[in-house]
Amino acid sequence: MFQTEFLDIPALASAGGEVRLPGSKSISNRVLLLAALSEGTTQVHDLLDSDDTRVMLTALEQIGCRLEREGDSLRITGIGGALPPGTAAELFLGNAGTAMRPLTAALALLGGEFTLSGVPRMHERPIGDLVDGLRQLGCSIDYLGNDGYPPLRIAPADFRAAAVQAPIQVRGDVSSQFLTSLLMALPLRAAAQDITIEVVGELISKPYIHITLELLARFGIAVRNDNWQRFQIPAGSRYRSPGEIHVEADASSASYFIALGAIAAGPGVRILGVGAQSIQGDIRFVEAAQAMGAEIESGPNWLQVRRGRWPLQAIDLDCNHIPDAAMTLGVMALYAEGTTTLRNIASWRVKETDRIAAMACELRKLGASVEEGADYLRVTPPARPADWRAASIHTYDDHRVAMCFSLAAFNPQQLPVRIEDPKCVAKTFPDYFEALFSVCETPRERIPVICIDGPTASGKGTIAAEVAQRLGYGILDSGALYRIAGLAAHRAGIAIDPVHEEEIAALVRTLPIRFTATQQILLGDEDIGHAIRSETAGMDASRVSALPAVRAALVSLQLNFQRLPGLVADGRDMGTVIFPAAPLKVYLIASAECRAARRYKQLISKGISANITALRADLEARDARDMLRSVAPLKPAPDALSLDSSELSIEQVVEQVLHWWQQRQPFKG
Ligand SMILES: Nc1ncnc2c1ncn2[C@@H]1O[C@H](COP(=O)(O)OP(=O)(O)O)[C@@H](O)[C@H]1O
Ligand SMILES: Nc1ccn([C@H]2C[C@H](O)[C@@H](COP(=O)(O)OP(=O)(O)O)O2)c(=O)n1
Repeated sequence: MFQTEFLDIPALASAGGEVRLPGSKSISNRVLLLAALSEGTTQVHDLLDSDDTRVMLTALEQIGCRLEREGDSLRITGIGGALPPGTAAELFLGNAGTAMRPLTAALALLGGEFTLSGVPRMHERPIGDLVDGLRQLGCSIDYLGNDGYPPLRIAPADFRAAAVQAPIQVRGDVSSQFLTSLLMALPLRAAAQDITIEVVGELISKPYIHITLELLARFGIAVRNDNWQRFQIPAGSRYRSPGEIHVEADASSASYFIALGAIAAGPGVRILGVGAQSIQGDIRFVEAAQAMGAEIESGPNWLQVRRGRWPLQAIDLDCNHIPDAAMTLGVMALYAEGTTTLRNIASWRVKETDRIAAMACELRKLGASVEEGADYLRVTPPARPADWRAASIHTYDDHRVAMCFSLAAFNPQQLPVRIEDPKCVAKTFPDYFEALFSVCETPRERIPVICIDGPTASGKGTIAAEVAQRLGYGILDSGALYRIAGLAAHRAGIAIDPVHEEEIAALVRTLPIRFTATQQILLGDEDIGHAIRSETAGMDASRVSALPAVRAALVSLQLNFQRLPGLVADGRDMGTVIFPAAPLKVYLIASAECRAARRYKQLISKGISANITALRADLEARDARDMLRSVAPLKPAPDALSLDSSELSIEQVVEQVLHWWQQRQPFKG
């Protein structure tokens, strides 16, 4: 997951390959609650691991469920329809509507003392209609902040006063989660009599109710659905664990990759984990994407999407059936001929953020003309490629805003897109950007590289690592490659001498070098990070690096590090030879005295003994060799910016490099 302040996505060109989607959030949290209410143990496979499922799991543990991880699956032992006596808990539910609403209903019916709270935005998301529905039954629920909104206090109910025979009424036009919550919790009161729920007003998001009914059936509760207006839970209903259950991949998450397939040139995208027979309503996004021009084939558990009509075709669509996935249509509209209208989306206003306002604001930043109404959005794309703007997309702590705007990186003007707070995707799809980059391609020259060259111990490695971390970029420690080459020659008993140049180069070409995601350096299965860090290894590296054939043998390996979303490369010739077109080249220096002192401290702190005078003599000798060699000598590239770090702290150097980097970016806020 990208934990950076922002993520700059370079202009993307094409897409191809396979993605496996994470489990559906809606199904995951419903399954967890139903398993929690059931008797016995349920083994849940393919559960989504995200912020919203994590808060649900913590809450379920707090009310007495037992959770055990078993490989990739989770075993959850439920409470069998009744809380352990005296249960009381303070539950924090983040911004998870799929936890707050159903838990409110279930806990209010179960008895026990609870407070339910969340992040500030959760306290702005309405829950009054659900509370009103539950109060008709005699439930005791108080508002701890504003009336109609969390946080809530729940106390044991007094069911004697309740008229369970009368239908329970609930509004259906604000959030379908209110009805879902009642449907999942009311079997707790249906032991002796039928319970009827009546929907007041038009029922929005019916597909989500469909998921609820399907899953209730899997847990032994057969609800009678009378034309989506009345629902009857039959007397004698009891939650029965199905024993084992698989969570489908998230159909709303599929929308980004369906859109990707429709927008990007290339062989197309295969999406695994969800298919035409999905129980999730958002699967009907497929039809909307087809109407805009996507070519889609599907099977029971997969979708294959290719670009068809291009540019896409604008549509005018009632999106009541695909409320979450429809946001993706707003970004697809940027690539359509004509004006796209998304209607019947009033529920967007009470989601993670006011999504109508958010989409309108961010689409405008990209150059689109947008009209927003109480329950609709009308998007006209930029008239000409030159009208596109490089935008910094604000994401409002809303995972879907972050994910759908990543697709703006296919703009015809080849502008990068900045996604602020990319970690907000953790709500449903923590590795979304990794998945996106794994199927996207772009010409190498569009992938940014920051080069940091300079003499030994000037701080290149330290600064490169920190800058890479702040930007979410990959890292190339090119010195490590020469260190490995020197070590390998040494181990093979080959003297590091020009007469053995070809032999060493041949050896280097066969070396199984790998850098892991956690910056481990592997030679085959051996972690050689420590072995190559000695000063002798540094000197061997300097010698071996003067051999042109060895340098040539390492070029393609280094070029392969230039991957999405970007790279920070540290070495001697990053800016002069390997990445001459890099948009930022820093030549980092420090006085010999300062560098010797830094290296001394560094070695001592690692428990390696050192002598400062000898170190200084060695590093000056190494500088001289690196600068005077005939091939790729150490020198600043003509367009490099020099930075003397002798008197600067690490943070000051990092800030300077990031400042230069920002100056080169085209983003407007
Ligand atoms: N201002 C500074 N900039 C970079 N590194 C510094 C600075 N001050 C002290 N150091 C320290 O200098 C040491 C050498 O840095 P390193 O990144 O290994 O250099 P290089 O990769 O250029 O050989 C590290 O221990 C680092 O923490
Ligand atoms: N791009 C590079 C990187 C390193 N080298 C050579 C020259 C250096 O003395 C050695 C070791 O490099 P490394 O960056 O690991 O060394 P320091 O950490 O700066 O001491 O490799 C090179 O020739 N070209």
